[in-house]
This record gives sequence, C-alpha cells and structure tokens, in this order.
Amino acid sequence: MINKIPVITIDGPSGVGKSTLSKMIAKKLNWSVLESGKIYRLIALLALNKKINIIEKNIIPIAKRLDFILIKKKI
Ligand SMILES: Nc1ncnc2c1ncn2[C@@H]1O[C@H](COP(=O)(O)OP(=O)(O)OP(=O)(O)O)[C@@H](O)[C@H]1O
Ligand SMILES: Nc1ccn([C@@H]2O[C@H](COP(=O)(O)O)[C@@H](O)[C@H]2O)c(=O)n1
Repeated sequence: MINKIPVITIDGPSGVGKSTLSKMIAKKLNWSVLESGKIYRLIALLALNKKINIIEKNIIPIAKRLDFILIKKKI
C-alpha cells in the first residue's frame, strides 16, 4: 500500500542544512522526510542499468513508474 503520510522535501546545494531543517519540520508536523537527492540518484541508476540515454523524454516514464519499481523492488 502506498504511504499517504504527507512528506516534506527541501532542494538546494549540498551541505546547506536541508536534512537538518527538514527533519526538524517533519518531527513537529509528524510528516515524513523525502530526500529528493536519493530519488534523482535512483533514477540515474535505473537509467544506467537499462542503458537508457539520460534525456528528459526517457527519464519521465521512469519517474512515473518509480513507486511501482520501489514497491516491487524491480531495480
Ligand atoms: N542552521 C544551522 N547552523 C549551523 N550548522 C548547521 C545548520 N543546519 C545544519 N548544520 C550543519 O551543517 C552540516 C550539513 O547539514 P545537513 O546534513 O543538514 O545538510 P544537507 O544540505 O542535507 O547536506 P547534504 O547535501 O550533504 O545531504 C551538518 O554538520 C549540520 O549539523
Ligand atoms: N543527481 C542529483 C542529485 C542532487 N541534485 C540536487 O542537489 C541537491 C543536493 O542533493 P543531496 O542529495 O546531495 O543533498 C538536491 O536537493 C537537488 O536539488 C540534483 O539536481 N541531481
């Protein structure tokens, strides 16, 4: 079943405090933290494994199926 708990995610450069701040906010709101950098890296890994050229039109279908891929562990 897909987790319906709201998530917070903060984008920005490395080491600026995204994780620290998002964990603090998530704790206060009882939300989950979504680390967007991990999603980008996972999509890149899937594209590399499947030898897919990393251009927008190829990446969008992978991103759309990401929840299915994660649930079925089809990486
Ligand atoms: N408001 C703050 N003031 C001073 N130091 C901070 C603050 N917020 C976070 N830090 C410190 O800065 C460092 C980087 O923080 P954090 O890991 O939250 O950043 P990040 O943006 O998530 O990093 P990464 O991109 O590497 O995942 C940590 O050592 C953290 O303790
Ligand atoms: N493949 C990636 C990875 C990250 N980003 C951006 O960088 C930010 C920092 O990511 P971290 O995981 O190192 O905290 C992230 O918020 C993204 O904006 C990216 O564009 N592509």
